[in-house]
Amino acid sequence: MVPDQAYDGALGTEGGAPQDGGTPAVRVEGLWKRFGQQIAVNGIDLVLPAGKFIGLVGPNGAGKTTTLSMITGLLRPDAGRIRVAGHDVWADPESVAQVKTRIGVLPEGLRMFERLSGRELLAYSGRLRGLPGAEVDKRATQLLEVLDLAGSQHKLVVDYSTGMRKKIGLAAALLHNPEVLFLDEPFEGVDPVSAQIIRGVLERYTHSGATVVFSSHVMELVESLCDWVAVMAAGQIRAQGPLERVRGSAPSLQAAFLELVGANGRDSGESLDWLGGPAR
Ligand SMILES: Nc1ncnc2c1ncn2[C@@H]1O[C@H](COP(=O)(O)OP(=O)(O)OP(=O)(O)O)[C@@H](O)[C@H]1O
Repeated sequence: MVPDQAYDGALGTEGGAPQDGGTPAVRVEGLWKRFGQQIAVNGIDLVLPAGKFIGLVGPNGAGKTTTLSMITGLLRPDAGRIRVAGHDVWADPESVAQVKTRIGVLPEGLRMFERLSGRELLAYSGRLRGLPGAEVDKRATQLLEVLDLAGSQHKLVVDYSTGMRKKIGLAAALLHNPEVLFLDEPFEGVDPVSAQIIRGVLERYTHSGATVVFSSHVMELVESLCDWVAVMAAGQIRAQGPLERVRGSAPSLQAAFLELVGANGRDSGESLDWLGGPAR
């Protein structure tokens, strides 16, 4: 287990590139967000290198969605600075728009235009991104085929299953070939065959130099997919760095995670001595 900042290269030198070279995909400094009395994100620093498959993990309520929303220009921070591919996200309204052209987002809750068919949703997303119609058509056809949605392309999104919604959301996020892709729980509700296809698509995408940042609760998935991990708990970053360094000497990422978030030794149901006994 490696605590936060143990990876010396992560934050790099002042204002410069990280020690492994190049502009990071995401650089976050002193990021804060509170909702009333609840501090959701408690002054975090985060550096996510470009070209990596990155997992953002943490227990329920850790602050992952709030952090991703601020990084992707959906939620204004109370304090702090965020740069995506070197561009300051919140410097001015124009910079938010600039950053949005470089990123793809599969948001939590899959807010989409549900009265469009899958095909129409992709056409709309592509045109919104300024792609020519013929190119949008070509890419949409390929994505629908690869993601096994061709047969449902004319069905309304409102009638899609959870897994199908994830897949069409992913297709919409990928259509303009963004530099950085942010995915909130992309594999939730997705069947194993589709999960394998999504993995393939994302691996191909990162091998071409692009960056994937995704949040997940499934440690085995993060361990098998990611080469870089950030662990969040109670609004703070508990560890960040290459997967092997965050895992350290623990037998698995799951074991390292439980240690990092302080879940070891917590009552895991022993106090529920009435549960499973004779009904009363
Ligand atoms: N709009 C909001 N209004 C009030 N509180 C909020 C709001 N959004 C998030 N919070 C609070 O901020 C904290 C962090 O929430 P967040 O959704 O970022 O966590 P998370 O790590 O994504 O959790 P999960 O894994 O359960 O999705 C929680 O305590 C949550 O209740």
